[in-house]
Amino acid sequence: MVLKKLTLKNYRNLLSAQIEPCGNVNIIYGDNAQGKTNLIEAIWLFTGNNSFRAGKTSELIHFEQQAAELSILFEDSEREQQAKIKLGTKKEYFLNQVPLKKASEMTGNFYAVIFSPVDLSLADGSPKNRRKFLDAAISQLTPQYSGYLEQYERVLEQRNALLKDLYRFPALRDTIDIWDLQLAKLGTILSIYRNDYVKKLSKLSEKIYFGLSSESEKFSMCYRSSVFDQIETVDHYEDCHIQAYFELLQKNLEQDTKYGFTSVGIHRDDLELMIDHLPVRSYGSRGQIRSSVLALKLGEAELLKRVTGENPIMLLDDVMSELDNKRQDYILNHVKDKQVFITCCDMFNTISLQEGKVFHVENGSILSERSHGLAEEDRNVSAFRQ
Ligand SMILES: Nc1ncnc2c1ncn2[C@@H]1O[C@H](COP(=O)(O)OP(=O)(O)OP(=O)(O)O)[C@@H](O)[C@H]1O
Repeated sequence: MVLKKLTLKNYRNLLSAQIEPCGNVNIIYGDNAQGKTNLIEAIWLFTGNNSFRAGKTSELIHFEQQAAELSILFEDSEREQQAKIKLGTKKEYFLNQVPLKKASEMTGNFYAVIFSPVDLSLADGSPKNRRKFLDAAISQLTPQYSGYLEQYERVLEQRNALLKDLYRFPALRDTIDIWDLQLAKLGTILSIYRNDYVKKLSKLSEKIYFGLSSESEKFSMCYRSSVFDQIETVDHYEDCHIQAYFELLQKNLEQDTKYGFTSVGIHRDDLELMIDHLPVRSYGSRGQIRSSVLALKLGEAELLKRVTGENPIMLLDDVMSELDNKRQDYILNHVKDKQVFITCCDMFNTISLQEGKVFHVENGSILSERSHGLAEEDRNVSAFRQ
């Protein structure tokens, strides 16, 4: 998959910007707070996912404007397509000029994998971040997954509301079974998808981490279910799994009623990440945390390629800091078969790249665009810094 053109109007501090990236490495460089991440974030929105940092749509529109417009021209292995996003009082998506009902309809059309500094919380933050990662990654691969997840979240909300009422109206007790059965069915399906995904991802990410650490550290991951110890594959779930899930919900009902929320289920599961058998969350150095997240993201990209046949676009925001030279080189080598966007403040980090396009961002404007190899003066600057 290749992004051929991106046009932005009133997007954050990028009032009017257009780039025509190359099919391999695109470097977006500039000082802090100039608009580099904003550019990456704009591309990411075309995957149908929410921004990795904005809470509200209004945050994405330039402070002094009422609406923003983003358009792309991209090419997959079959054809060239256009997509547009209009941001205003609502968010509107268009694919080849046809309006889409919701953002998730973009999923499966435009594939990208993002690494941004906020993703570091994937390794050392709360389980919620890791569940969010799994949900977004599986949804890109299997669009029906997000449908099941939406249903699960709706049912969970209803059950939690009912738990609060149960305290005052015990006669409502019987109605909880209806919600529990639905939660058990949807939760079982989602657990199986997540288990299956983690099994496939772990093989790829473990290998990537091994290479990233110059074969000196062993990375591993494991899906920790709050309900099941182990489920084999998507094709192998049976009524007994739904029954076990249902029984656990019922077993915890008294406690759940007391606290007003559902204490077991896929919304409490976790993805455990380990280096040399020690949890990254508790023992990882900053470089190891960054490397673990990168191994997950590069693994995600590899899996997407294997399943869909399309190479996802890699969006790497401030990826090089805190990594030693060997790890930086490994990353650059690992992504060179894909279209990549790398933001950095300093050209030094990307010096081992032999070809690509370089965009200089300053104060919300793209100042220059150069192609075919880093210019001689950039190499000299780097040599001087060394
Ligand atoms: N809605 C908005 N309207 C106008 N400017 C905005 C808006 N949202 C963010 N900005 C501005 O965009 C700038 C940040 O841009 P961005 O996060 O892309 O920086 P960056 O170049 O990636 O910097 P760094 O290297 O520090 O990560 C900030 O100055 C911020 O005030």
